[in-house]
Amino acid sequence: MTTDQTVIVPALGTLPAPSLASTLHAREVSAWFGRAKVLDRVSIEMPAGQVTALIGPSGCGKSTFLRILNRMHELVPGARLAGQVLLDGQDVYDPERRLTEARKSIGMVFQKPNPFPAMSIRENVLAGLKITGSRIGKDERIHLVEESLTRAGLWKEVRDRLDEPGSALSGGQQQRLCIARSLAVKPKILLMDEPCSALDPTSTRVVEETITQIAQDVTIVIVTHNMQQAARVSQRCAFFLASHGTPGVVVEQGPTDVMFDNPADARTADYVSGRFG
Ligand SMILES: Nc1ncnc2c1ncn2[C@@H]1O[C@H](COP(=O)(O)OP(=O)(O)OP(=O)(O)O)[C@@H](O)[C@H]1O
Repeated sequence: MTTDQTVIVPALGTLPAPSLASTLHAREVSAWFGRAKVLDRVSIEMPAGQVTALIGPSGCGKSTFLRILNRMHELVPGARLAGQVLLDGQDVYDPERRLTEARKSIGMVFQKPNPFPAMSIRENVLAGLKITGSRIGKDERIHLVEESLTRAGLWKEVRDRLDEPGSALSGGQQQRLCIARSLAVKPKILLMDEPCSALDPTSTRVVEETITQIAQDVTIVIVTHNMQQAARVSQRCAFFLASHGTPGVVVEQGPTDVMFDNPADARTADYVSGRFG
């Protein structure tokens, strides 16, 4: 896990909100595992076409919050939640909406690259279509593979080896393959849970460039322990904290440059400058 918390790079300017991207809004979200409450009334607006970084010390509920956004939390036995998650104003947890609909609209990239090892690069990119039940023709598939790999910044490196197994790629390439796999189902939102923590600095930079590129038409929410990374890739930040066995809360949120250069709360200042956490 990256612990470098020296802030030297200013946040990128706010990107314009493009038409394809969507806004995600968490309202008063609380979460429990069994009887243990781990999040308390977290409200965060994640604007269209921007990168929102979730930061905070280990165990304060960032990953749990992220998994609530695409309905993965409910898969854990004994897990509960309260509050609302709105995708462009529509409740993601509306009983009328199918679970696959939420998963299709809200993709996820995990800490450790997880391509399907027995599948080729091409099959990996298309794998999400099967899971979401989407059917497309051969020409569309060819186009989608190229488009998704291009958006993930991987096309030039793999265009001549699409039939090789995904596991033959480097760690950084595998993570970009996973990003391509998520993009192939045309999500409105992409959730990323420490997507670079298993990567070397060079691969990390390439994935960060990819994040900046795709954020122009996909809204991104990223959990990161790397404060430099939060400053480099995000336009907004939310700082989570759980003190002395209490559930995680959001102490402060706002534009990344304000959170890093002029935070309102002393605890935010201490965390982003590496004085604790
Ligand atoms: N499946 C689970 N069952 C029970 N408790 C869990 C489970 N997953 C997480 N927790 C607990 O919920 C709290 C929040 O965990 P979570 O992983 O969301 O925090 P985090 O901020 O993402 O931590 P890290 O930065 O270390 O990944 C912790 O106290 C953790 O022990």
